[in-house]
Amino acid sequence: MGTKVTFDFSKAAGFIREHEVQAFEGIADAAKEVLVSRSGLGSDYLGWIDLPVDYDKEEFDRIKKAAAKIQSDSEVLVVIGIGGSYLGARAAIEFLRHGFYNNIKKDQRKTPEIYYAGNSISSSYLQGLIDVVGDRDFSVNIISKSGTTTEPAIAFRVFKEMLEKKYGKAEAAKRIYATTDKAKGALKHLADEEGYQTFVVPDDVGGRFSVLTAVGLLPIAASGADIDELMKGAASGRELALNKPFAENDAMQYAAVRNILHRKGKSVEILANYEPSLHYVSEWWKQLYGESEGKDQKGIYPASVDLTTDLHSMGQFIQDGSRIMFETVLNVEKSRVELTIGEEPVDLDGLNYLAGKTVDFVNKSAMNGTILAHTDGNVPNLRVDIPEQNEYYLGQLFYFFEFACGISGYVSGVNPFNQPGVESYKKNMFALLGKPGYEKEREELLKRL
Ligand SMILES: O=P(O)(O)OC[C@H]1O[C@H](O)[C@H](O)[C@@H](O)[C@@H]1O
Repeated sequence: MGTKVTFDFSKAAGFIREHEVQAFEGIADAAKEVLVSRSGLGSDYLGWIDLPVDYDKEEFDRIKKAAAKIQSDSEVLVVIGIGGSYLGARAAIEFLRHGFYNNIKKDQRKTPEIYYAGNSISSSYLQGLIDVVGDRDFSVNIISKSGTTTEPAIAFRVFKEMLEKKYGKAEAAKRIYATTDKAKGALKHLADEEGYQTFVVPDDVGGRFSVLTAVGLLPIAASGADIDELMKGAASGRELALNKPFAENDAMQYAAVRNILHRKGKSVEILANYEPSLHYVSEWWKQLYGESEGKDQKGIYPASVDLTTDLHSMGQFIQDGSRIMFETVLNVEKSRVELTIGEEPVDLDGLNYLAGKTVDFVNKSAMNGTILAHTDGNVPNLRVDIPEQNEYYLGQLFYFFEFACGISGYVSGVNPFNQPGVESYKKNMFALLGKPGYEKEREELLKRL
């Protein structure tokens, strides 16, 4: 087992020659220089670079206190947010906590059930969650950097009303935690007006880079995970990313290799995991890379699969369909649990040859076999090795991907820190909803529907 998150592209040797990576050193170093000297596009949003060592300690303490209060007075925590105000917390909680976190008995878990809202506009989802909360004690963490995003704003109206009906306005206000801009936006104004405890999304940290701010930290702490260790891990990831030379710099090597493959015509990157608890790490990663690189008609399309599950569905395409992709496998080296396969007196299912072996041995064999099969099917396979599923390595992993993303975005000549493309659907939605100020657009759109 390794002692850090490590990038390994040795199995892609048939697709990338050693000198190609060496040749990329200058390009990657130049991109790093632009990033760390804060001289490139989007440099107002680089607060995440130093976040693991330079964060608001007083607020960090308040986060822990708020988490403890939620744990003591709530059976359920509803976390409301979308995109960067949602995926990091969920990725961390699922990665770190019990696989059936919400279903295990409260006396074993000692922390609230956690559900997510405001990540769609589905009325059945909202009603379903209202039913699940039922008449139990609950709290709400509303998270929105802008404070104006439609999905979380609607969900918040619903759960705010539910809280106020149950507890009265004053007590409800003590159960609402608002994570938003320090000064502006509708949510900040509402929070000040109603007296909610607030936490800050720093101006210079964009949503998809915000998991190590209160955005991620409050729900993660409420789940019982250790946020000190998470920050320590991220700080170690930062050290490695900032100080290791290119040849030993995992994040820079990953950025380089994916760009080399892109330039050879691989326009899709599939992030694959072999642990269901990593599903939301992939969702977080897709937003990180998709919003950062997919612009100006450029970028690698970030996709993901959960394996071995999807080997029985998407596996066909990866092995044998259009050769447009490479694959990056998230490999958890040491499984959290060892389960041994038993021996049957009569070997009807033919599995006795595995008796005494662990389920994880079978999983790793599936992984190693698949890496080679996909490689033989002309899908370059890269690997990110994660020693164990704990807070420290997750912090490192977050930083690894964030740093590589900044480098990679600059290498491909885009501003990795804006997302102008997401406004188009919003404009149309507001026009169709009849939002004041959108009258002309509304007329035009109605003609087209
Ligand atoms: O935190 P918020 O301002 O509510 O934004 C939530 C998300 O929605 C936006 O539309 C952006 O595309 C995302 O980058 C952002 O993370």
